[in-house]
Amino acid sequence: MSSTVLDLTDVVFRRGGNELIHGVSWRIEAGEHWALLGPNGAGKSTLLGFCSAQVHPTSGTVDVLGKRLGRVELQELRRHIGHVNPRHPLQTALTVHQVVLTGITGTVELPMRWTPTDAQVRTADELIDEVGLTHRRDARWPHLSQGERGRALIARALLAQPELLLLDEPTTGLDVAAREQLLTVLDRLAHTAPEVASVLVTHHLEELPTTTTHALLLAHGQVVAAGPVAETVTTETITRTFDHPIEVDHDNGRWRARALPPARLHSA
Ligand SMILES: Nc1ncnc2c1ncn2[C@@H]1O[C@H](COP(=O)(O)OP(=O)(O)OP(=O)(O)O)[C@@H](O)[C@H]1O
Repeated sequence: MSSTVLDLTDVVFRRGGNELIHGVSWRIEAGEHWALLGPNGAGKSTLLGFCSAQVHPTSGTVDVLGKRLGRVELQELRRHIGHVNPRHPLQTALTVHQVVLTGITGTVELPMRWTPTDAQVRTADELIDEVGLTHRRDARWPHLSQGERGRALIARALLAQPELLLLDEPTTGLDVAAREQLLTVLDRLAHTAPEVASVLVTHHLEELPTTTTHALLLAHGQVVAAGPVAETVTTETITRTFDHPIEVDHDNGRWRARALPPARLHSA
């Protein structure tokens, strides 16, 4: 069986008379951890919409988990994709444990007349422990910090045993300690669930987990560079992607970006 998790070929996407994605090809294999980087408006969310089987391309093909979009039932496909969205639209004050359980039903709220099995309850608790939230298991959503919510949503996504995990700016709004805790959770996942592929969307190099294996840099709906992270994320490619001089450092598995005044880069 192929281990290709995602395969985009010559994807073009038009909306409202504009071409937003101009012929993107991208392939992700099982166990790879991709960073999707680019400035505001580059098309990252649009691209993530293909990965999560939410959006069809205008032309080109998208194969998710070996299934071609347009030829499969999307609901079924989405069951194998874990989507962590920090703007989780929860309306009721569910507990952490309940929110994690909605990973099984694929809903935001708990469906009426649905009862989890004992095994599902146990697995939810194991995942809550995995993301370091056991002491907050029964805390209600409105009482959680942003960082605790992020970690709960990762546990929620993992409960459905996804083959592809999508993380849409998961560290948005986190202070530096909460960000590091969340990155530690993601780094651990690479070891506890080595076959799961992931895509993490961010604007910030500092938010890349050390276990990131690949990167795709996107600007104006086009790929600037894509491939193994160490070769792809460089001062030159990041400068081109963000259209601004940015010096990139890589140290102990972590990345740092320093924006320079336009004249400095050339004289450095
Ligand atoms: N439904 C739509 N109709 C028309 N234009 C759209 C639509 N959705 C997004 N766009 C435009 O497409 C471009 C890409 O948007 P997208 O949200 O994918 O970028 P992004 O890289 O995720 O940006 P950000 O980092 O700001 O979230 C933007 O210029 C946006 O204004």
